[in-house]
Amino acid sequence: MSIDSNYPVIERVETRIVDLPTIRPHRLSVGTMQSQSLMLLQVICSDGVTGLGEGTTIAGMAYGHESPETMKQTVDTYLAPAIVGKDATRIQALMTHVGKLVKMNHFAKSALETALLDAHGKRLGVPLSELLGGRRRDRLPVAWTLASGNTAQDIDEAEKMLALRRHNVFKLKIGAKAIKTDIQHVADIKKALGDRAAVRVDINMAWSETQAAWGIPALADAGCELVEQPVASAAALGRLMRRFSIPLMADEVLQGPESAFAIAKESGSDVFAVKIEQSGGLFAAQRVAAIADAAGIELYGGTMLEGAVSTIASAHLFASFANLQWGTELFGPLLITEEILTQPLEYSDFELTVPTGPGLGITLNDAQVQRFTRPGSIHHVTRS
Ligand SMILES: O=C(O)C[C@H]1C=CC(=O)O1
Ligand SMILES: [Mn+2]
Repeated sequence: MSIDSNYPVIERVETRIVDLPTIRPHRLSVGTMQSQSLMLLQVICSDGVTGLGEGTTIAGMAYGHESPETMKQTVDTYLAPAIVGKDATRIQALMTHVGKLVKMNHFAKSALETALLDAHGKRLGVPLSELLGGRRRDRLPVAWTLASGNTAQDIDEAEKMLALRRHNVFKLKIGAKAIKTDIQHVADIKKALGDRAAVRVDINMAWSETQAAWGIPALADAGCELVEQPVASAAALGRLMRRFSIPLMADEVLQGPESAFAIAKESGSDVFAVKIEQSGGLFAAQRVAAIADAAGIELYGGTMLEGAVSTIASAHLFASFANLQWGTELFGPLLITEEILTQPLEYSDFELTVPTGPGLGITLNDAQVQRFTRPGSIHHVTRS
């Protein structure tokens, strides 16, 4: 795979599951998250460089096709054996290779690609953003999700975030309750926060098209500025987009570049929520963004409520985007009570600072990772 016979090879891939407590239950229309489980992956290379990756989702298998357990199984059984012994510097070629062996499983592939990129950035002494074309910004606006399930508690939480100057954009998770109850919830929160904060909603596909046709204008009247994935189908999302002027954002229907192209071409969406895991990795997410730019669709940096590793991988990518009109929601590590890095991420003045060190630019606190590692979950695949 390489013209240089001295290239570093992948010696070993290690996976584990880390179970971490959250600050409160996080309620979405698809389920309630009581804790967060990260599938952490490390690639260890023959030049002594190691890289970190993470696969994370929301509420087990309630959100998508993959869980931390299936991601780990996919890496342990298929992805890791396919890459050990190979040139660690040929990341795109490696991902093409595993793409032929393993269909879909985007989250597992994203974890692997992140680790390879982290290692290569460290090897070259450059931040991961430079491997993605170079950063255009060093700080990213970060929205916070209000999802306690209680209006008064959500207002209280938003006030605290405003006072701390940590977030002034709030995404409300709705769709689990009756539409009228949800609209009232949004209206009450917007009324309490006024012009001090922006309010958006994510329905996580819970509404039918007729419910959405009623709910979307009511949300606009309540002062909501952006409506994420109100319905399941891309075609219905496109029809609703053409009917109402309030911007609609695609999330779950975006499963990588092919779906992004189909949506851009056939149905449409005002905004794409780009997620590295859902896209199938950082390069795939970059292609999703390029399709959006070409189609005049605006961009938002989404999250799967990931821990620090995948959050910072996303941050490096979003820092390189030509357009990021709606900011990001890279707050996942703040939903977790435990710090797993030696140096916490820097959130201040409503923004996250993108690290400047080589690779991801973060270091795991090994003792903390060990403390929360699920017993029996560590697995190694080593070059024979
Ligand atoms: O966008 C989603 O559906 C997933 C996620 C992002 C923020 C949050 O609270 O949940
Ligand atoms: Mn969403």
